[in-house]
Amino acid sequence: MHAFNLQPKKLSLAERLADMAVDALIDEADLSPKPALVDRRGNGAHTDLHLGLMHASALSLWPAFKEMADAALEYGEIGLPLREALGRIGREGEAAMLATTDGVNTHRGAIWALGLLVAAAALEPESSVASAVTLRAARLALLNDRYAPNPFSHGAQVAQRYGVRGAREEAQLAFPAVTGLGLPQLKRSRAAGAGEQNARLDALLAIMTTLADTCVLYRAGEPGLQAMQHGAKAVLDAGGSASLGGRRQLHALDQQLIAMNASPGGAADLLAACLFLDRIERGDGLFPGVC
Ligand SMILES: CC(C)(COP(=O)(O)OP(=O)(O)OC[C@H]1O[C@@H](n2cnc3c(N)ncnc32)[C@H](O[C@H]2O[C@H](COP(=O)(O)OP(=O)(O)OP(=O)(O)O)[C@@H](O)[C@H]2O)[C@@H]1O)[C@@H](O)C(=O)NCCC(=O)NCCS
Ligand SMILES: Nc1ncnc2[nH]cnc12
Repeated sequence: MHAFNLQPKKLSLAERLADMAVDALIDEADLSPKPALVDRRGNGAHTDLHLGLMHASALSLWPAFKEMADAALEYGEIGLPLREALGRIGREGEAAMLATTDGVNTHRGAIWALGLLVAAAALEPESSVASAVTLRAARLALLNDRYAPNPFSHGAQVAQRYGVRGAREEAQLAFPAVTGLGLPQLKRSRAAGAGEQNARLDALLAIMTTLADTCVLYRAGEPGLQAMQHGAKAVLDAGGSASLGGRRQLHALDQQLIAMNASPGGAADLLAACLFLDRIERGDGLFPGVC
C-alpha cells in the first residue's frame, strides 16, 4: 500500500474553468514583447505594476472564477439571479485582487470579461465554440445588476468624454474584438507557421487595431488611441510579429506608447479572454463532446 495517494485529484468543471481562466491571465502577462504592457522584459508604461504582481493578482482570482462557474451550474440558466450573483462574486474578486496588490488595479477588466465567459462556459459545457460562449456571456452582461455601484470609473469618464464603447459594451456585444479580430488572427498566424508566442502577439495587435481601450484614452487621450490603433495595424501590415519588418514596427510601437504613457490594459484583458476561449474551443480535455 502507498503512503501517499498518487492518483491525480479529479477536478470539478468549476475548478477546471477557474484553472483555465488563471492560466489565460498568466499566459497574457508572460507574453513578450507586448507594447507598453507588463511582460517578461519589464513594466512597460507602468510604475506601479510588475510581472510578479500580475501573477499574484491572477492567482488571487482563482476562488472568484470557481465560484462564478459554480453559481452558473447552480442557477443553470441566464437570468437576473445569476447576473446578480456574478456581480457580487466579481466585486469580492476585485477586493481580493486589491488586497493582493496593495490597492493597484491589475485585472478589473479581466475579472469582468473572464468572469462572464467562465459562467457562460459552465452554463452549457457541451456548447463551447467561441461564438456560442460569447453570446451567452453577452446575454448575462445585458442584464442590469441592481446592486452594482455606480462609481465614476476611468472607463465611465472617458466614455462620457469621447463617446466610446468601453468594457461593458464590449461584453454586451458578445466580445467583437475577440471573436472578430483576436481569435481569427490567432488562427491565421498559427496557420501561416508563426510560433505560438508570435501568433498570440499578433492576436493582441489585431485587437489593438480597433479597440476603444478606455485605459489608453484615460492616460493618453485620442492621440494615444490613434497611436495604438495605427501602430498595431502597421505591425500586422508589415508581416506580423514573426517577421523582421513587423518586429521593427513592434519595437517602434512599444517606444511610442511608453513615451505617451499609453498602456493598452483593456486589449491585454481581451487577449486573456481570447486565450481562454481558444482553450475551451480546442477542448484541452475539458469537455467531452466539444461544440
Ligand atoms: C463593467 C466593468 C468592466 C466596469 O467598467 P468601467 O468601464 O465602468 O470601469 P473601469 O474601472 O474603467 O474598468 C474597465 C476596465 O476594462 C478594461 N478595458 C478598457 N477598455 C476596454 C474595452 N474597450 N473593452 C474591454 N475591456 C476594456 C480595462 O482594464 C485594464 O485596465 C486596467 C487598468 O485601468 P485603470 O484603472 O484605468 O488603470 P490606470 O490608468 O493604470 O490607472 P491608475 O494607475 O491611475 O490607477 C487593468 O486593470 C486592466 O484590467 C479597464 O480598466 C466592471 O468592472 C464592473 O461593473 N464590475 C463590477 C462587478 C461585476 O459586475 N462583475 C461582474 C463579474 S462577471
Ligand atoms: N500585461 C499587462 N500590463 C499592464 N496592464 C495590464 N492589464 C492586464 N494585463 C496587463
